[in-house]
Amino acid sequence: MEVVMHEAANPTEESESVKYNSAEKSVTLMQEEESGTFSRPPQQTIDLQFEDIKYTASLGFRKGTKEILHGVNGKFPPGQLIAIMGPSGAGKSTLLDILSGYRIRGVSGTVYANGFPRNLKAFRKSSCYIQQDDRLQPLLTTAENMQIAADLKLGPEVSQREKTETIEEILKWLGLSKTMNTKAAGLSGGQKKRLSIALELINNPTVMFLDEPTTGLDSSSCSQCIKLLKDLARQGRTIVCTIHQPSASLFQLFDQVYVLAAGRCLYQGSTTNLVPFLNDVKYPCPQYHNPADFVIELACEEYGPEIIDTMVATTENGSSVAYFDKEVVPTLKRPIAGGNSAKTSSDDESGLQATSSYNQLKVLLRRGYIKTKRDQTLTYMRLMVNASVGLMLGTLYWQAGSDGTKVLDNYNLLFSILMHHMMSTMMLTILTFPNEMSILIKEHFNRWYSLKMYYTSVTLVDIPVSIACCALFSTIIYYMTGQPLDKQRFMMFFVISMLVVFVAQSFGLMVGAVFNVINGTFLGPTLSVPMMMFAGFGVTLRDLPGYLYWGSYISYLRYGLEGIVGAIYGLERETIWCPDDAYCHYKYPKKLLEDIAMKGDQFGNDVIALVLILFFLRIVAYVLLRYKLMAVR
Ligand SMILES: Nc1ncnc2c1ncn2[C@@H]1O[C@H](COP(=O)(O)OP(=O)(O)OP(=O)(O)O)[C@@H](O)[C@H]1O
Repeated sequence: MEVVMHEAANPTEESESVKYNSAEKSVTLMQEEESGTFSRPPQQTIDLQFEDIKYTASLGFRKGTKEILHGVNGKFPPGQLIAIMGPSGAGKSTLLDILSGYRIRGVSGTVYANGFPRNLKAFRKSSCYIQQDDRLQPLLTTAENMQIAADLKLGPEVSQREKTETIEEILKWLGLSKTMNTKAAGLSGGQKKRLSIALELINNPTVMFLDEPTTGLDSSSCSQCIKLLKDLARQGRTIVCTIHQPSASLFQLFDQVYVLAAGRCLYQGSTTNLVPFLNDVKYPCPQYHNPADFVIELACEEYGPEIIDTMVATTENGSSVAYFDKEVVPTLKRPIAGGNSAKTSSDDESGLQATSSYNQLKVLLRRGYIKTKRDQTLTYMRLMVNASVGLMLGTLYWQAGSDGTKVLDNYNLLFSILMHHMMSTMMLTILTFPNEMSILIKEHFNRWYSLKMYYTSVTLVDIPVSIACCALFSTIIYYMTGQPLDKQRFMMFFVISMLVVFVAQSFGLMVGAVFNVINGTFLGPTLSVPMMMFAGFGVTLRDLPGYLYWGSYISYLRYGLEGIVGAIYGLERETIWCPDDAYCHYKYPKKLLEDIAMKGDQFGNDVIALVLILFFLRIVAYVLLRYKLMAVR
C-alpha cells in the first residue's frame, strides 16, 4: 500500500515507476482471479475533446439562472480510463451528462469526436451512458435481462447461437455466470453494477460514460469494477467515469484524471503526473498522503481559495496538455472548428435504434409478458382485489338487481362498480409507472428502443390482465347481485366496465408519466373528483347548472354511468319484481330513468364517447411522456 501512497513531495523517477508497476501488477492479479476473458476491440476509436463548455441551469420561474460549468475544456483520448473527480457539487455528473449527450439544454461550447464537432446522433450510436442508480428490470433474471438487451440491440439478423456466445462471454468475464438465473432484484450492489455494464457491452460501444460506478460498493468490488473498466479501455475504448474520492490503490488504476471544483478544471493529465503538478503549483502533496485525497482537499478550499485560481490558470481550465503522458499526447487530434462531423466513420443518418420497430415491439411484448407473469402487484394482487371486492359488494347488494324495493340501492351499486374500476386501475398505474420511468429513460437514451414501440407495448401488454380482472369482477358481481340474466345486457355491462378501466388506466398513465408517486397519488384522486361530480350521480344531469354543464361532457364517468344504467334498466326492461306486501316506487324502470334524467338508450353514444376519450388520453399521455423524456435532458 505504501507504494501507492505518495512517498515524497518530490518523487524520484524510481518511486514513480514502482507505483506504476504496482498498480499494473494489482490489475494483473485481479485479472487472474477472473474466470473469463472479454476481448472485442471496438470497430473504431474515439478521441473525445471539449472546448469552452458552459452549463447554465434555470432555477425556476422568475428565479433566474445559475452557471454550473464555467467554460471547461478537456481531452479524453481513446484506450484510456479517465476519472472525473471533485468534491460534491463540483459539476462532475453535469459534465458527464453533457459529454454523453444526455444533457442538451442550457449547454454551450463544443464537443469534438476524433477532431470533428460531434454529431450527437452518430455519437450516441457508438457510446453508452450508465447512470449511478442501477436501472434494471428487477423481475427478470440476469440471463433474461441480457437476452432482451441482445435481442433489442443485435436484432434477429444475429443468430441466437452468436447472441448466446456473446452473453456467456460477457457474463463470464464480469463474474456473473453464477447469477444467470437470479432475478436482478436479488443481485448484490456490485453484481447489479456489473450487470448494468454487461447490458451495455452487448453492442460493443466505443465510448462508455459511467456516473459513480463505485458508489455503494465495498473496496474489493470497487477495485474489481474499475479493473474491469480498465480492461475495456485497454481494448481501445474511451471510458469516462465520475468518482468521488478514490482510495490510493483505486486512484492508481486510472490512466487520466480530470479534477473539477465549482465548475472549473483544476487538473487534467495522467494519474502519475498529479504529484509533479502539485509540486509545480507550490502545494506539494505531503508524504504518505493519497494524492487523490489531497487534491480534493485543495478543491474544497481547505488550503485557501487562492490555490484554486492558480490550478485553473496552470491547467488553462483544461486546455493544457502539459501533464499528459508523453505517449498519449500524439494521439490527441487537434479539434477542427467548423468541421463537418458527417465525415466521421461513426456517422450515418439511419434511425437511432439498432433494430426495426417490429423487432423492438416483439421483444418488448415478450419482456412485458414475463414481467406480468411474475408481478405480484400488477397481476396477482389485482386479480385478488377484483375477486374480493366483487364478493364483498355482491354480498352487500345480494340480489338487489332483481328486487323492486332495492332499485335505488342497485343504482348506488352501479356507481360503486364504476368507482372501483376507476380507482383501482388509475391508482395502480400512478403507483407503478414512475418506477418504470427511470428504466425507460436509461434504455431509451441508450437506444434500446423508440418511445413509440415502448408505449405500444405498455398499452398492449396490460390488455389481457385488465380483461381477466374485469371479467372476473363483472361475472361475480353480476350474478350475486341478481342483475337481469340476459346475454346482451351482460355484454353491455362488461363493455362499459372495460372501457372505464382503460380510460382510468390512461388517466393514471398521464399522471404517472409526469409526476412522481407522491404528487401523483395526490393529484390522481383529486382530479377524479370533478369526474364524479359531473357523472350525473347525486346531482342529476337535469339539475346541473347551465354554466357547469360542459363538465358532464368531459366526465368519462358520466358516459360510464349512463351506459351501465342503460345496460341494466334500458332496452325496454319489463317491470321489476316487487313483493306483495311492499311499495316499490321504481318497479317500472322507466320511472327510475326519468328521475335520474337518463334515457337508457344512449349505449352506442356512450361507447363512442368513451372510446374517443380513451384515444385522447392515450395520445396526451404519449405526448407528456415524450415531453418528460426531453425535459429531463
Ligand atoms: N438543474 C439544476 N438546477 C439547479 N442547480 C443544478 C442543476 N443541476 C445541477 N445543479 C447544481 O450544480 C452543481 C453540480 O451538480 P452535479 O450533480 O454535477 O455535481 P457533482 O459533482 O456530480 O456532485 P455529487 O458528487 O454530489 O453527485 C450542484 O451544486 C447542483 O446543485
